[in-house]
Amino acid sequence: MQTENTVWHPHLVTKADRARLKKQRPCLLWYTGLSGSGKSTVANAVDDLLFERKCHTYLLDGDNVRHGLNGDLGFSDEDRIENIRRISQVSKLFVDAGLIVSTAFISPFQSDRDMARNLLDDGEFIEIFIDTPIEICEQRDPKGLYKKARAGEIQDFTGIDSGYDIPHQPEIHVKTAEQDIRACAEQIVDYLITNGYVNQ
Ligand SMILES: Nc1ncnc2c1ncn2[C@@H]1O[C@H](COP(=O)(O)OS(=O)(=O)O)[C@@H](OP(=O)(O)O)[C@H]1O
Ligand SMILES: Nc1ncnc2c1ncn2[C@@H]1O[C@H](COP(=O)(O)OP(=O)(O)O)[C@@H](O)[C@H]1O
Repeated sequence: MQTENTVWHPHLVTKADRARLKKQRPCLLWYTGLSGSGKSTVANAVDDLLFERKCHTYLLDGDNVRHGLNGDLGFSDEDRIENIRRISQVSKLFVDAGLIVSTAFISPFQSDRDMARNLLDDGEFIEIFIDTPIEICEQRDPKGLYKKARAGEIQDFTGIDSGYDIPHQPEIHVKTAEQDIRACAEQIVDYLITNGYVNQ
């Protein structure tokens, strides 16, 4: 989508300039997984480890963004697509600002995750599959939402009566049922160090 009669204005200070100043390689850590899989928990733990390493980061989290920017959207397929479209565009701006950005949204459709990937330059989009069996998510049920969905009090609930596409080829595959929160976070930070996004 492009608005008529507007012209893109090039900036004097570029993304590369901002990255050099911050001594890091800007990127987007795109967490995806079921409700209760551990997206927010792991993303927060990674953000904390990166902050300790003096990285410049920003975390966009599902529930929080739905309180503000996307407060007008629900959970139909169309609204989820629009949710991810807006988040992708906002994330692109934050990456352009030189930050290591994390997004923690269910983002159930592969086509939308691919759309977000294609907005960014090569190597900037890191898809992180928070892979937790639905039985475990349901046992955890940190917000009591599975209980409500099973009771028919919430419609279109991901994994119950709304779909989730398993990521095809995520850069990072995290199994939260097999390792603790700290180990999950370290797995991701190790990837960022090994691949030159942050310094050793
Ligand atoms: N119907 C239904 N399905 C799934 N999730 C629901 C629903 N209703 C409310 N919630 C709460 O909203 C959070 C998911 O929002 P997202 O923006 O991440 O969803 S999506 O990416 O647009 O699919 C999700 O947060 P997380 O549990 O952190 O994933 C829930 O707390
Ligand atoms: N290894 C783990 N990684 C992430 N979360 C875990 C792990 N083990 C247990 N949990 C718990 O699972 C729940 C995940 O909730 P949350 O992070 O809100 O998930 P999501 O953001 O995907 O909905 C939290 O209560 C967290 O403490």
